[in-house]
Amino acid sequence: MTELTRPNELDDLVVRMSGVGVRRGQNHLLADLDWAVELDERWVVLGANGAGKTTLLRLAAAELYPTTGEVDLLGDRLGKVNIFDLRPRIGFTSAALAGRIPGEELVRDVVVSAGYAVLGRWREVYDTLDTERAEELLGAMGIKHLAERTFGTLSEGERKRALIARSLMTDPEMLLLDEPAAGLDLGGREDLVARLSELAMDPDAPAMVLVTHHVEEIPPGFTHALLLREGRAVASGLMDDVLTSENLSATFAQDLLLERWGDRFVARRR
Ligand SMILES: Nc1ncnc2c1ncn2[C@@H]1O[C@H](COP(=O)(O)OP(=O)(O)OP(=O)(O)O)[C@@H](O)[C@H]1O
Repeated sequence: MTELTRPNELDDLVVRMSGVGVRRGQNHLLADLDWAVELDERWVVLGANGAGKTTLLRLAAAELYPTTGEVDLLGDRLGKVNIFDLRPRIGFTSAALAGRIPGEELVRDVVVSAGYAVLGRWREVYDTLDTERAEELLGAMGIKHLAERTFGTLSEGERKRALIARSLMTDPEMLLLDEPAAGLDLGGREDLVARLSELAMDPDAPAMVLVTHHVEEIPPGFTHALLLREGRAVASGLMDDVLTSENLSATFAQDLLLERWGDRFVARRR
């Protein structure tokens, strides 16, 4: 490829953080963080409780500003761009969002209302195309048959899948998933991991960042890992380089053995 035809690397960056810190009082939630996510990458962010994972994801979701450093999202600098223009381009699921959805909301409306950035079907009239897209996304997550049910009647695993469908509704350029498998039983976890793996391997899917505590929850197809400890990066880069027993031990402050089983990972204390 010649110099003239080589694409500008920055065009492919969906997240770029440089020298980022987030401080609350004396607490450094994140410190000295440099991180970049490209369009075709699927990242997992691993760390112990309190390591700063959710804080990192909220920065990437334009829900939080850094105390120090710079955050560029989808080519725009946080602090200089209207976050309300930015947010529809970013899909975000978290337990906090699930808690804000009224239990009586129909599942189809939970998904379709994302396009209107509202929770609560009654506030808008949706067109047929949107409804069809919502059903297609519910189908892709294996819960199309639940479209007419109310959100409050779903199991934990079904809710997680409905929320992922919702986060894809606006056709985002980046998908952020905060502990999507938390609280699921073994079958539910395996089912979700398989769905996320399918999504990760779809070349048309958005860039993805998945936060988790457990290597067992890393879906095949994820390409990169960022390991966080006490707000700082222990290691960051390609999954095969970063995900080692040594790095995992440093991340969780104990002697851990990491093993690869086919396209999955397991870890235990030595
Ligand atoms: N507003 C705040 N003021 C002070 N400390 C805070 C504030 N918000 C978060 N923290 C602390 O910052 C640290 C990082 O929090 P964060 O939620 O990002 O961690 P996490 O890695 O997502 O944790 P978990 O895995 O338990 O969800 C925690 O120790 C938390 O108590």
